[in-house]
Amino acid sequence: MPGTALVRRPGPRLADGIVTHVERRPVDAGLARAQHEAYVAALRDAGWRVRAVDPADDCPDAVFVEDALVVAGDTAVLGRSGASARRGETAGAERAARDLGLRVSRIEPPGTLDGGDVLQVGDTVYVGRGSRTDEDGICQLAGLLGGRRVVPVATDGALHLKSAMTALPDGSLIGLPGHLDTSVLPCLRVVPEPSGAHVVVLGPDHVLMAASAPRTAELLAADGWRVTRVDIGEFEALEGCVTCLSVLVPESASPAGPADGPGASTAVSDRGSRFP
Ligand SMILES: CN(C)C(=N)NCCC[C@H](N)C(=O)O
Repeated sequence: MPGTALVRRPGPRLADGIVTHVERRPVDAGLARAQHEAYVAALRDAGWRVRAVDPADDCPDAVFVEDALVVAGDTAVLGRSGASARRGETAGAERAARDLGLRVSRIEPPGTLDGGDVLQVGDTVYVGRGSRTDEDGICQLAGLLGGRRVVPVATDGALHLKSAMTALPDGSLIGLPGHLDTSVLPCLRVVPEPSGAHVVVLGPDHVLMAASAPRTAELLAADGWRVTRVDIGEFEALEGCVTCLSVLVPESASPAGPADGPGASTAVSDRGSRFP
């Protein structure tokens, strides 16, 4: 069992979610629910125990639960979004973190931070500085995660850092450099399509990607990674991606995590993995 995946079901106001860099298009609520269930099934199939975070039905974007909290080791840091409409999402996230026995801290005003701007790679924590996360939020996070190397990365024209880059299980970065200050990054493998920038690390050699990135999936599979693909088109219409829909809490991080749950599939890789 790799650990617990926190997810939040799409709420009744999903279609009113914020769009910033794409044109609004109608969202099919039924299809979104079905896509979310398939996403959750992919997490379960990879061995993750799935826990639902309490709904925040007044907040259309609450399904993008990654933005409400960052989990690092046994600490959960509740975000404070640069989008004020999203600030009601943290109460349920706090309850879920406490249920897992995590130590809870929070970003205090006037700082802002969305979890989508936080990419943890081994001991390094890359934090996007942009419309949702500011310098104060980054400094507060650095203080709360004392000991980790925090690297601020300026973003421009990307909603979040993880809209533009994520990391494979071996810690190598993949994404699209156009919206990032790449001068502070080690090499970034450029992907052939925008949603190819997004992977969720499900296991030591296993990643989850959107169905909208077939060419990137093919390249990664050719390199020996196991790739599971899910269609999340209704969430992509709201500028979401695979990372936004969950917070993965490795088993070692959550002392109160129960031992039951679906059977684990823990494929072992001979790669130098930084998977926790
Ligand atoms: C890495 N990404 C993209 C995220 N973590 N979150 C996406 C949030 C989308 C939402 N409509 C919004 O604008 O807030």
